[in-house]
Amino acid sequence: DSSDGKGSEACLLPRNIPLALQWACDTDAEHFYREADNYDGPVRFLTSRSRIQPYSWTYQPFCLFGDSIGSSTICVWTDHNFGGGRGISIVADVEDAKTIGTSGPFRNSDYLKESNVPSYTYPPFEQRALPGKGFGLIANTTLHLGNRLFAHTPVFAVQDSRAAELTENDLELLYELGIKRLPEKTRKIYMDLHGHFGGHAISDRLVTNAFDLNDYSAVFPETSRLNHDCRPNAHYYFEKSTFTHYVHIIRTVLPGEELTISYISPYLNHKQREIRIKGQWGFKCDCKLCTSPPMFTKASDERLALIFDLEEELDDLSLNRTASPDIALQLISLYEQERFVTPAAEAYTYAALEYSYIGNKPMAQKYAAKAHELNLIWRGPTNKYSRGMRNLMLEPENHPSWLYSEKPRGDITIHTPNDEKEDEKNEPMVDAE
Ligand SMILES: C[S@@+](CC[C@H](N)C(=O)[O-])C[C@H]1O[C@@H](n2cnc3c(N)ncnc32)[C@H](O)[C@@H]1O
Repeated sequence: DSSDGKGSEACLLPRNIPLALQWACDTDAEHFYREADNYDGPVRFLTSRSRIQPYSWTYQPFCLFGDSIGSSTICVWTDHNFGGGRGISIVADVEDAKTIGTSGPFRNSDYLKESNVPSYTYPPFEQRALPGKGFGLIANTTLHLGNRLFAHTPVFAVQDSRAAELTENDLELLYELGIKRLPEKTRKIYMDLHGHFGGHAISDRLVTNAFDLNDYSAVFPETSRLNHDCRPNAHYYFEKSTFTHYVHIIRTVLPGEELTISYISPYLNHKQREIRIKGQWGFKCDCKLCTSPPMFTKASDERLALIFDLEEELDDLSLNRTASPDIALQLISLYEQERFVTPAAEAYTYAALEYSYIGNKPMAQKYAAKAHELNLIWRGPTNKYSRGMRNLMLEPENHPSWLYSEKPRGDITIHTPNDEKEDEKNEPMVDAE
């Protein structure tokens, strides 16, 4: 156990230790720190190997300390082997780095078999400059519901709650080292990304391109090239076990069409969408839904309000509930009118549950199958709600919702899609193992 003294001590670490524990000599970080001469905060290096094991980080972490080592310490963690060798830098506290660094995708490269694929010889899209939007991806062939566009790991991630405790100067110092330590090719991929707001180049790319992953802002450079549409033709989900964004086509796309994802919740009305897009992303949404004549945006807003009311009615599992399968069928129709393709998994889930509550097996199975099919590209196959609908489809009688209307209330728990939205807000980015 060496002291937690100056960075030069890191160069004394034995170089013949197993690769997984070998850190590059940290002179770059030390040099970097000295260069940042306007920085006068408490900076030290974590040189104690025993504190870091068994992480597989490529470099010794560079940390800014609070009063004591532990909760108020935030560091840059870089792994060059991650993601099929393209690497990742993470700005996070020691506790989270331990959870992440010892999770499957960081420990075992088999976890990443499916990540960073497909690497196309002839991609089904081209990157083109689009007036007023920077670049975007344009389909060059016909694509269909369920086609996988790509699956990639992030190259940079920042723990938001910790970042919020730092000054801008401190954060920029950590960001600069994080990007500097990435493999050269990956650094270039990051720096080539679009910056919308100007100012510090790395921070600008982060705010312009990061996806929200439960207390992390993470940059997935491929997904980031997709521009926004409120009713998009592609959708991504994040899979914790592989640390990967999976992006699928959600409706037929013809050659020449721009590939898009939605940056916001599909349930927001016209005004809410305008505020959210402008406030968070800095541009005015010009998608077909937002620019249609007022009578159409008004009709859409009314449908969205009705969807909200019907879901509330369907969520009510009390003895005097008023919901029925008919209400769920009305919900499906509203989702269709709103061009909610994959979110329709929610409406099908409600219908499957309603039929299951009254013991109608064929109809429960029919809608559970529809929900399951869409869930595979909406939430991903391992999501617990996707698995729930699969179970209802295969064995309705064993699902907690089966014949619920004949059971005394309060003795079982049924998860409806709205529980899921709450759950997701509280889920950590990786499961502790
Ligand atoms: C994640 S990036 C998308 C890819 C980016 N256009 C590029 O060149 O790499 C987000 C930025 O793209 C632009 N953008 C995305 N969707 C847009 C849209 N619907 N209308 C105008 N600009 C858009 C905005 O500048 C936004 O800050």
